[in-house]
Amino acid sequence: MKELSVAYEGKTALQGLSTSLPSKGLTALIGPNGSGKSTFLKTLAGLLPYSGNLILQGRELRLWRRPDLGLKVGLQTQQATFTFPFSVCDVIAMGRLPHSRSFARPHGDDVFVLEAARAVDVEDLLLRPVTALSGGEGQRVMTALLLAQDPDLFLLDEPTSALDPRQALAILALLRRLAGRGKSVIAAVHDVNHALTWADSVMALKRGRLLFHGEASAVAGPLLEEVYDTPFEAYHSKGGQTLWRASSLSSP
Ligand SMILES: Nc1ncnc2c1ncn2[C@@H]1O[C@H](COP(=O)(O)OP(=O)(O)OP(=O)(O)O)[C@@H](O)[C@H]1O
Repeated sequence: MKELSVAYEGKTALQGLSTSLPSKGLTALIGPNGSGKSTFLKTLAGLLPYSGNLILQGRELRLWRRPDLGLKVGLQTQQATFTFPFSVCDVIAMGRLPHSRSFARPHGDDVFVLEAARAVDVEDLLLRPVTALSGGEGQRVMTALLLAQDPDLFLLDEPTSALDPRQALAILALLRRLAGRGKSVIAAVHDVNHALTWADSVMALKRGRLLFHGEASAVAGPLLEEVYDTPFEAYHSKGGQTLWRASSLSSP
């Protein structure tokens, strides 16, 4: 991407982003509230008009036909809000729509749906209406929909925000496996230690600008302090890995 900028009704949300995203691997997208993470992911998914250049697989993103883009890029948005009581099975199967020429579900798609449901631990919920799920269950169903879509570029906006610690780690491990299978995965996360532990690279946004894009191993306290405008202190995991926590500007 080169000089990528996005504005909402004239108000800039992303400004002059220039970088290259890897064709495979897990990238964590970090930044304070309002820094532009969701805007960036929606733009990559082709949902927002932009200025500058955004090249996907050799072609400017705005020139892609939507049905073709659906095979290449998938987005899990920040909130799973279900209005209609479709079954979990039917919602996950919606991920297969870009692969189909009609609304009829091809027979072989059941395998994708079942595998996706198993991968996020919702196979026991397949017949449940999505309007009758907990927040974390609903979030995992939306991850399953993305898995069923099976795009080249997976975009996930805070996919673990509603999950308990065990489920969150399971989803992070799943994203790593996708990256290991040659997919490009970009996930916005607020837990910087999740970013540093699980991702290959980190992109940090601040006020709509790209502050950093590099290897996760290069991220340390001073950068985090610059990104979040708050002090960070280091601590160590049992395995000896350096982790970071925001330390209060004033003690409790
Ligand atoms: N639909 C919209 N219309 C107008 N302004 C918007 C819209 N969506 C987002 N914004 C603004 O664009 C900026 C970036 O918002 P965005 O949602 O991308 O941030 P974010 O980094 O994802 O934040 P968070 O961590 O809180 O989810 C913010 O100033 C926000 O108020």
